[in-house]
Amino acid sequence: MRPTLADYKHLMSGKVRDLYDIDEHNLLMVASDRISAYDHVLETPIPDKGRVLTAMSVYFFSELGIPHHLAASPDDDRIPEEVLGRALIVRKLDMIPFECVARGYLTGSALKEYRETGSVCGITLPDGLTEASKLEDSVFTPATKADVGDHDVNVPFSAVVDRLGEELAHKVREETLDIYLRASSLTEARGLLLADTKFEFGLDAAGNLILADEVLTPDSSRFWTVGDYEPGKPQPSFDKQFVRDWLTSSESGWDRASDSPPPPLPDDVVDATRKRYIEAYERISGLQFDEWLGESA
Ligand SMILES: Nc1ncnc(-c2cnn(Cc3cccc(F)c3)c2)c1Cl
Repeated sequence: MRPTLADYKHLMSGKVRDLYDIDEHNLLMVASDRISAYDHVLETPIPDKGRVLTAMSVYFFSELGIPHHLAASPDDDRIPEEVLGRALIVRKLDMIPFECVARGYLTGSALKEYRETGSVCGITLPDGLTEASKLEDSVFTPATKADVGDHDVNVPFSAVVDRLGEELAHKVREETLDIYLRASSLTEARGLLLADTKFEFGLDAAGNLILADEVLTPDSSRFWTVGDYEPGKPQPSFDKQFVRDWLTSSESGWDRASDSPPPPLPDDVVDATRKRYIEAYERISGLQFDEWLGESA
């Protein structure tokens, strides 16, 4: 008989995820079907999004072959039925207080900073780069975690050194870039460009660096389609573009510049987005999503 979520103490909520306390050494990390766009968490869920992104993290944790925080099988008896397939038991770590971002392409906050300063996180980049330019060498662009609703703040590597010390700061940067390079060559071979990704690390009781949180999901990464890649303009998001296009179309009646919440999504946009998440998982992992745990929505 599985426990229910009510048996666990709720610790915190992210925009689309929740964290519960299981016992002295373990947490339950739950991914919801919520989706965010334009800094709003939409009222319309994407069925199976939580299960697909959980399956993606599990795939990469097993594929990358580096120490990670999964503490039990995804079907462990301690996982409540209602979240089976979209929840993982992870061991409690002393989390490193930085978003460890690796970028192979210039976009988002890094592009904004580059246009203002010619650099990102104190790293001077070549002149003449533009939206979605491929970077000659991928870069580590750490950020301090923002409160819910705020954007992360990019910081120079020296801030990581000041907080973690030289040795650990260098190890975090090295691990971040190594995982990014290995993951991006894996995904590119399957037709998807990993433009950038965000990792979180923690330390275990012995002081070992452990890969934590979610890894290489469309919520922690930007995925573009290799065939459509064309620098000089914003690239379509592999998973969120249908949602973004509809929300900014006249059909939605929504004004992005206003503070009003986005309207509910039409069924066809929800279904097309669900299919994109499943496609991303199946193309990257080579596995069938209908063989993943839990009940399809
Ligand atoms: N293994 C760990 N040990 C200690 N803390 C964490 C931890 C804390 N915060 N987060 C981010 C987050 C993940 C999901 C749902 C949220 F609400 C927030 C992760 C982890 Cl993963």
